Amino acid sequence: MSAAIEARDVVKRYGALEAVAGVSLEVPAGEVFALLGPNGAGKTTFVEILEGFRRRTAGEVRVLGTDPEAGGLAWRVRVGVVFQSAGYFDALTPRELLRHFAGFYPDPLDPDTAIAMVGLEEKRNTRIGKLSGGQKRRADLALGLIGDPELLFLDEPTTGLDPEGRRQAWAVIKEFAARGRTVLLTTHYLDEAEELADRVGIIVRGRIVELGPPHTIGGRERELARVTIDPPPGLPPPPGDWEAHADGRLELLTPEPTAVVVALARWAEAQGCGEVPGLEVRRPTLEDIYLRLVREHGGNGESAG
Ligand SMILES: Nc1ncnc2c1ncn2[C@@H]1O[C@H](COP(=O)(O)OP(=O)(O)OP(=O)(O)O)[C@@H](O)[C@H]1O
Repeated sequence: MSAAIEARDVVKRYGALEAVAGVSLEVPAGEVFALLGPNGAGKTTFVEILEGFRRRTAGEVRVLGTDPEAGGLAWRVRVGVVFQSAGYFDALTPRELLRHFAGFYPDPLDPDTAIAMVGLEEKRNTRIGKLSGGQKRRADLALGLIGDPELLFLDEPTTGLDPEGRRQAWAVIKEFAARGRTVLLTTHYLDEAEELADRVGIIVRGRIVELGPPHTIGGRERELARVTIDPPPGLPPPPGDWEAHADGRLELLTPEPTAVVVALARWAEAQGCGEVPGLEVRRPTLEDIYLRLVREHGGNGESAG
């Protein structure tokens, strides 16, 4: 089957500002893809081009095999969208809203099922205008799912949700993906990208500067691991090239943390100290890699002007 999303050399200019500066991307059906990038990098613009809500200046796009600019109703019902901030239909209740929208789709979810999926049962008969920000966000997610789409676009789906709400939204997205559906999401939460995405793309100044699975992106898996310990009281430092920090902790950078930990365990046993106090092994996080890449590409803000 062809890719769910195919974009080639997509450009979007707003006057002199090139918000999307030649993005090519292929997302196969069944993949969860996360777009990361600083504020103003062009994520929403690019996603709205894929959704058919903005016209591109140049480039080729196919979403579920159709150019979104020409996508009719038969195409639109196959695509679900959760906007960055919906803020509409305040006078309706979630149940009324979902019932209303369910009517547009050939094979929708049951509105009460969608409400339960996002954990909004208690508020299903409360006007949306009276919901909290996080509850509205849950209603937005339910609205994106109501048509049981093949492809779901999520623009910052969990912004404003409490930790429990985020976990619940993640579970809903995972469950959706587990049925072989495709997801493209934007997020500022690196843990969210790591938790959900098969691949992430980092977009800076309108360009994708790095693309790959979250655990290998930017050479992450090849970067040195950091082993830290509290020096066991009354003992000499363990063998190895440990560096002492001001707070007394010892740190070692290594490409082979397993070997370091094994040597440390042998040493501790020989010294009769048992557990090594405060032992931690830390790999660079996705956030470390992301921040480095954004810095390298000079992207602490706006797209190329
Ligand atoms: N309708 C518009 N007219 C003019 N400029 C726009 C328009 N929409 C977006 N821009 C500009 O295009 C650039 C990219 O904006 P976009 O909303 O796509 O970024 P983003 O990556 O989604 O940012 P954020 O993380 O803050 O949501 C920004 O510089 C923004 O000011």
